[in-house]
Order: sequence, then C-alpha cells, then structure tokens
Amino acid sequence: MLQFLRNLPKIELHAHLNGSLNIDSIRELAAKVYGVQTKEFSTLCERFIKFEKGAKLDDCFEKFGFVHELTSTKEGLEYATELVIRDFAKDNVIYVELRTTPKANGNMSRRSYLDTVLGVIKKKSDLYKIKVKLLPSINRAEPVAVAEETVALAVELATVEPEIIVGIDFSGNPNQGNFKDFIPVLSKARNHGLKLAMHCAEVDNPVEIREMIRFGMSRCGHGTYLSDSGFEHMKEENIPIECCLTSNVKSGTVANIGVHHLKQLMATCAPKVLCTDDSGVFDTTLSDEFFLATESFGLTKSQCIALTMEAVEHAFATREEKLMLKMQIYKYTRLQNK
Ligand SMILES: CNc1ncnc2c1ncn2[C@@H]1O[C@H](COP(=O)(O)O)[C@@H](O)[C@H]1O
Ligand SMILES: [Zn+2]
Repeated sequence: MLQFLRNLPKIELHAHLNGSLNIDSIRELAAKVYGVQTKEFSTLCERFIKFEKGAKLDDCFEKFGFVHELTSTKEGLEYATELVIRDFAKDNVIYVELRTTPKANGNMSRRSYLDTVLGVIKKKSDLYKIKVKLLPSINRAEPVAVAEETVALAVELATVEPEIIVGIDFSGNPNQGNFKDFIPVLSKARNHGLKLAMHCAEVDNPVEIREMIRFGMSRCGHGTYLSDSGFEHMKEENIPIECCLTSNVKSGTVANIGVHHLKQLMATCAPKVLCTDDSGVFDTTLSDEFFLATESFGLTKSQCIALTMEAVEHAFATREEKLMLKMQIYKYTRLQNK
C-alpha cells in the first residue's frame, strides 16, 4: 500500500512554504547558503521535529522561527523554495499550492520576498515536473496594515502571473488576532478574483467560526471544531475541508487520530482533501498522510484515488490544468490494474 501511495501522482493543496522544509533539506540549506554544520545546529534540528506528548498548538508556532531565520535572506529563501518544490516532486506530488507569508526585514521587502518565491517557481517547476501555484498568506497575528500590503501585492502580481498567484491564505496562530478586523482586506482580495483558503475552526471559537462561515471561503483549512451544522453548511456549499491529520494530532487540536473528522467526512461523502500543512515541522509527507488514513480508517486504494481526483476538483487551477492532472492520475491507476 505504501509503495502504491508513494507512486500515486498526488495533489497538495495546503502547504506552508516555511513549514514544508524537512530536516534533511534544512541541513542542506544551512550548509549550502550559510555554511552551518555545527553540533549546536544539529541539536536545534532535532528539537525542531520533536513534539512532546500533550504539545499545544501554540508550541508549533515557536518552531517556525527556526526556519524563518534561514529564509531571511534572498539566497536562503530562493534555495528553500527550490528544496520544498523538489521534496514535493520527490513524493510524486504533481501539483502543489504553496502558501507563504511575505516578510519584510533588513534584507528584503514584502515585494522582493514574493518576487523571489515567484522567480523560483517559474524557473524550477518544469525541472521538477510539478505544477506550482502560490497563495500569499495573511498572518492573523500581524497588524491589518500588513495584510493590506500583502493583498495589494497579490492583486498586482496576479495580473502579471495569473496562472501562479491564484488566491490568498488566511493563517497564523488562531489564538491571536481577530478575524473580523480582516474582513475588509479579505473582501478586497475576493473582489479582485483571488480565491480564499482560510484556516477556519482550527480551534474552538464558535463566534469566530460563525463569522467566517457567514463571510464564506473557497476552501476551509482544518475545520476541526465545526459544529454539525457547520459541517452541513460546508457540504451544501461544496467547500472542502483541508484535512491535515498529523498536523492536527501533533499540535493537539484533535485528541487522537481515531477521532479525526476525516472519518465523518468520508462517511457523509462531504467534500474533503488530504494535505500535509507543514510537512517539515510535522515530519511527514503526503504519501505518509494517505498511508495514515488507510491504516486509521481503512481507506482502500480506490478511495485514495478518488480522494486525489477530488483534490483536483478543488484545486485553484484552470479547467485545462485539471484535465491534464486527471489524465496523469488515470494513467497511473490504469497501469496498476494491468
Ligand atoms: C499548524 N497549523 C497552522 N495554523 C495556522 N497557521 C499556520 C499553521 N502552520 C503554519 N502556519 C502559518 O504558516 C507560517 C509558516 O509558513 P510561511 O512562513 O508563511 O511560509 C507560520 O508562521 C504560520 O503563520
Ligand atoms: Zn495551515
């Protein structure tokens, strides 16, 4: 089964750039760009993927700082973007929507951050035989003014690269910031034709969940704490829940894999996609996530194929791109049946 899943051409719709650098790539990045190979650095790397039992979501957010330091220069960000694309391709992901929060520092403005990531996507996608889209992220823990700058840049760059910049991700620590404050800027993005992938109901905050549902979204990240009527609404509106199994278990937002809402979504034929979230931080791959689903919920090979086809449907891709992706998946499954 694992080999079947590794070889299956897969679709990744929820991946944060800085969270998707696995430990080997972090070492490679540090060695190539910064020449770091100290014992101290190795200890930091080990701590990066270690989750204590009973870890909380807040603990995850501390971990991102480690990678953010390595991607704080143009060179570092460039190489990190290539490594992430390479690693998804290695796992036979044929289409990935990367999300990332543009960051300004002494080395880069938010514009040059996005230009850098875009440049690598344009240069390297063909080399690694993978289609890559980019969703600039709004970090809800930062001021609304930052979100306004990000959306203005996304709208502008989407006119130049409409095939790559296709949406906006609303993310960041859900225990911080207030969703309501971001409604005007998110509306602006939507009015300019950008799709919205929103982290919604990752924590139990019924008031905010209601506000988000009322506002609407194209895809729902996590959806862990949706009520029954929330799940029904998503199904009626054909809004898929982006299920990130390992992320939810390791960050403690679901008690254990056995009670993950993927089970309910499968049983009720509600829209859903399997994603990694932060394959580096959570030390996983999309193949591993599928395997975990087969082990935990008894998913068959055909159900895994159906889930992959469902992901194509919910991708922020053109009709032609979706057709090409489906053909690639179909070709693989036909070979399997021979
Ligand atoms: C675990 N669940 C999660 N919930 C909410 N936001 C998350 C997240 N995982 C990652 N991020 C968001 O993505 C950033 C890292 O990638 P980038 O620096 O943007 O490429 C994190 O700092 C956080 O803002
Ligand atoms: Zn996420």
